[in-house]
Amino acid sequence: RNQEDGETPGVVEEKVVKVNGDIAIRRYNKGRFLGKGGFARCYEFTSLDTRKVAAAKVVPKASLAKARAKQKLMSEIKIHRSLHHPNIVGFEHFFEDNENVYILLELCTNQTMNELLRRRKRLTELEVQCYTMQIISGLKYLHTHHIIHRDLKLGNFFLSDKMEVKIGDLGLATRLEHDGERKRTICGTPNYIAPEVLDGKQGHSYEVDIWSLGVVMYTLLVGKPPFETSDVKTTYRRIRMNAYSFPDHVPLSEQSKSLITRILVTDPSKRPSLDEIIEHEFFHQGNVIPKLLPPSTLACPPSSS
Ligand SMILES: COc1cc(C(=O)NC2CCN(C)CC2)ccc1Nc1cc2c(cn1)c(C)nn2-c1cc(Cl)cc(-c2ccccc2C(N)=O)c1
Repeated sequence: RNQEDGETPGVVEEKVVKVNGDIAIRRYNKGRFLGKGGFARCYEFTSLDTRKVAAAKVVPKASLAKARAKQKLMSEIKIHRSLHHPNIVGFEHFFEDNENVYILLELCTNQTMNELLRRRKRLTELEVQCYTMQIISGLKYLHTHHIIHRDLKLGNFFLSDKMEVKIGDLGLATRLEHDGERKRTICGTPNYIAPEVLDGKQGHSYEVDIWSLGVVMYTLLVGKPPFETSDVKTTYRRIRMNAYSFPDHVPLSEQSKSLITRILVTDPSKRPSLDEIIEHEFFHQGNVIPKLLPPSTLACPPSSS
């Protein structure tokens, strides 16, 4: 039992029924443990036929006993497999065996932005401009396809080997069937959850992703989330009260504080659209915004030259 989370390594077999009725077997080597979420775990899977490596989310069927859990997983798969965008994690395919459901996704070898911030403590404004532009591009694609992500956070932004940002984990995503539809289920991650989701009265829509984007920008620039406290109840109260501030010891431009203040407003109808965010002066401070950052910035700030 030499894997970090006590799972044994091994080969996973996928039975494929071909059009002529023959059964083919695809084999994968279950490799390195990448992380976990709930009952599911994520591993590097290498296809023994094609040698292609993927990030495989392995969901134990035991955790899918309740109809609700099965519906949620099928909804995540149905939504994710329909998406094709450079800033959304690619969906390869899914299959099941007796024990698990396996979802094979695009492997992003530079981990998540959680690990990035843990290593760097805080990012420069240039880096936040670059990463936020990519996240907004992926988010525009989701919203244009009537999908709300509902769980945007650093742990769900994956960095490819080329340092592109890929939005992942569509586990809480939902598709709006008609314009004006409001969702009511309370969901999200405490630090990033929008006030209207906590309030629950008017329902919520695309604006919850705009709120989370503001929380992400603040967290990258300051080094910790704006409403974070030692317990969730207090965090929720601070979110509802809009109680956050910019610490004096972090030198932030007026443009960055102005944009975050514009986004983190309690009334969802008062938040800027994605197009209005891109037009904000934070992205037009005179410097060229690079399309991609060099991998060296995983460890240290980009050279000011
Ligand atoms: C080589 O590539 C990677 C290395 C590492 C790495 O070295 N992590 C170490 C951090 C320190 N600890 C001590 C040991 C592990 C992390 C992510 C990688 N890449 C990667 C991960 C990916 C994806 C693409 N690429 C995609 C797509 N999903 N996940 C992913 C990641 C995590 Cl942490 C959890 C979940 C996850 C598991 C269950 C339920 C839901 C989820 C969910 N968030 O979707 C999914």
